[in-house]
Amino acid sequence: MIDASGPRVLKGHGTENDFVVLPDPDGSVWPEGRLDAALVRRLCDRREGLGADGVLRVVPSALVPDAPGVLGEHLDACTWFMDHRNADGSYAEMCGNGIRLYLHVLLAEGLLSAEEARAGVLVGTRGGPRRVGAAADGYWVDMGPARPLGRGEAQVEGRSYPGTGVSMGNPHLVCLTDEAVESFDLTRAPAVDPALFPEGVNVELVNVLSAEEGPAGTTAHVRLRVSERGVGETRSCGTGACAAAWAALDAGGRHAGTVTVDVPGGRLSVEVGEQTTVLTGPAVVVSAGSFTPEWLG
Ligand SMILES: N[C@H](CCC[C@H](N)C(=O)O)C(=O)O
Repeated sequence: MIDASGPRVLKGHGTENDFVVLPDPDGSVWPEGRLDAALVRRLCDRREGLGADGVLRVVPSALVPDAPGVLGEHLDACTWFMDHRNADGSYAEMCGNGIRLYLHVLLAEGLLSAEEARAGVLVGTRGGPRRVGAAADGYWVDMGPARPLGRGEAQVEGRSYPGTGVSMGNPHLVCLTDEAVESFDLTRAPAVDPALFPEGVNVELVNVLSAEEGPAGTTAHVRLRVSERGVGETRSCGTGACAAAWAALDAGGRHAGTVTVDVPGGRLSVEVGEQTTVLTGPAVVVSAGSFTPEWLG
């Protein structure tokens, strides 16, 4: 039998935005410095490693050196911290698909009760605290308010597409276009003026399929593809779905509504309100096991 005596590891996704999940409930498994950028890149490599768009370490906020700075007065209320890394090893402030998977793993690993999940729990992120809970068909995340960042543009295949900068804790450039999003070649990341986004940016190309007033208020339906900062094209982006939903409503002079967001990896729902934005969608664990010392070293 293979020696798989290494640390526990899970693989999962939210609408096919996939992550390696590393439980570290007492901070002893991945001490500071062990999960460096090189190891994150190896883990996320779809040939050499497990393959993923990113890594989520499950660790108490009290054991994360930068948690006090990003959580402030909420530090004690955030028992757990989502230590998220992009596939290139960089840090991101927030991850909407990832935090649903994170809650799913807390539940599955017995680190959270079903009652707590139903009520919703505050999870620490580098974009601040986020409340996450179990929904009837997946998980909901209070993503906080979308914050406009001004106008910009993305160069895709040598052509310029105007967009709206939107922050969901992490930066997005949302380009609404009538060109079918399936027609774009996103093999290379769209070029964006670094002066506008000095920390880099996630770029969404979005078709607005419908936006209308109804008895229950505004509803809209959009389809998007996304090229993520620190990753490249992914099958889905939760923060990107929220940014796209906000921008699609804003384009029609609206600032609240229920938006269905179709991504290549599935479907998300975004409730845009005046005060905040709520993302709802699935999460699944594909596999759970342990590292082999021969791979991990
Ligand atoms: N996939 C994530 C976004 C990761 C964002 C990261 N690529 C960055 O902002 O650098 C999501 O579901 O929100």
